[in-house]
Amino acid sequence: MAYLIKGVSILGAAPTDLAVTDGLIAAEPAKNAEVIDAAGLVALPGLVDVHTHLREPGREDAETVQTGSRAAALGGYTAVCAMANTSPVADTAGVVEQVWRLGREAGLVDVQPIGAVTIGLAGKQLAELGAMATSAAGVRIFSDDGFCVADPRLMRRALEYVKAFDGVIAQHAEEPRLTEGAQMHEGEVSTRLGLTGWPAVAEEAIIARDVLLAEHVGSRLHVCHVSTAGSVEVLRQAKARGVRVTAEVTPHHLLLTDELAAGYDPVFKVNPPLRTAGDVAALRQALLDGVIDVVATDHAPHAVQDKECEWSYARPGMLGLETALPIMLSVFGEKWDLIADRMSVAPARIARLDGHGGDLTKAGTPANLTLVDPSARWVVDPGALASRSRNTPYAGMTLPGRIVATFLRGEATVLDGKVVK
Ligand SMILES: NC(=O)N[C@@H](CC(=O)O)C(=O)O
Ligand SMILES: [Zn+2]
Repeated sequence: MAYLIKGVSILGAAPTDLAVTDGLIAAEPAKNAEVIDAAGLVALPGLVDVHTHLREPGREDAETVQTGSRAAALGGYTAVCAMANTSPVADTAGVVEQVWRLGREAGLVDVQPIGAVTIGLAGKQLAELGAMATSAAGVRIFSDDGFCVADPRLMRRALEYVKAFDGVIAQHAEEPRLTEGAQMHEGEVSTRLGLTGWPAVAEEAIIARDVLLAEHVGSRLHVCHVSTAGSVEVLRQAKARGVRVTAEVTPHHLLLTDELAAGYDPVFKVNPPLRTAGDVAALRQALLDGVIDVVATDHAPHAVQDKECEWSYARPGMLGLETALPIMLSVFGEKWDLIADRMSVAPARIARLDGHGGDLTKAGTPANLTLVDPSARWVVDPGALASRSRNTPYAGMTLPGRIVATFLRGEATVLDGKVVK
């Protein structure tokens, strides 16, 4: 297919025509190009998520690679990195290849599997990182996400191991001895509600340790879902020293606070927990400053019985793929350069996803892009989401920005706000 996207604003610049031919941005439109009227729309490089839970294999009742891919494409994504906490765990070449193949079959976004750091996420023994890296899936991000690699010797070994092939260890930073029984952020609100707290220092202590390990080894560390002002300060200092560390923040940690736990609605239960307004302000500033490199969704679908129950029994996690860009627009407004860098360019660089996060003004760039209508407003209806799960914290909220179309290597995956196949 060839397209001529007429009157589109690339990252907020003056309207222009954008030609897409044979999977690439072209200097001239092809003769048979299908014309898309894009007046009022903004083109962004296709979004890239370095932290997505697709739940397949094992919890296909919550999400599948297919349903998660649909949610991603509708959210403007062209690539997602699938977390390893599946069942079986993605800790072998066989499982990561399975996820990779399912992604190809769905064909809506590039699904890049993340491999586990330790066998079974148990934190005892390194998984075969090299075998996963050299598999067809070409794994480059390794994470025990859901759990922290708490053992410092194992963390050091993992950092050493992946250095050889420019891999990165993505750490879910949580000192488990400090979060036993935790139900929410430790602070005034947890005290009032009588819920056991997850103190900020449980995250900050691990990040401080890990930046020192990464500095010592000279390897790449990525910090998942940073949630506290103190973590930002640790990262700021590490980056100033030149440590090879990158960090992500989720849309929900940029918007929501621990006060939401007061209604005991488990839709607001997540790891790390929603923090205070002061933390939210520090995270926003860190994203603007570049101390936090990327926005990652931590899209965490859960089946109804795991979420619509009593708070302490509910699994932590929230949906994110279909609302991430609208939440960014509501928090920061139309800062298109910021959005493109933190949601596409930088994540593609961290995950080494060549062809994503490219310059749409250049002929020859792979045509991975999304078209957004920034003036549209829509009400989040959990039942209308493409995800198989319903656990969005934004139900009933009116959000700005509608994803109108998404293109993966020049083929439309979403048109008129609907999945094409
Ligand atoms: N974020 C969450 O609360 N849950 C994630 C795991 C994780 O990202 O830590 C999940 O897999 O459900
Ligand atoms: Zn996590």
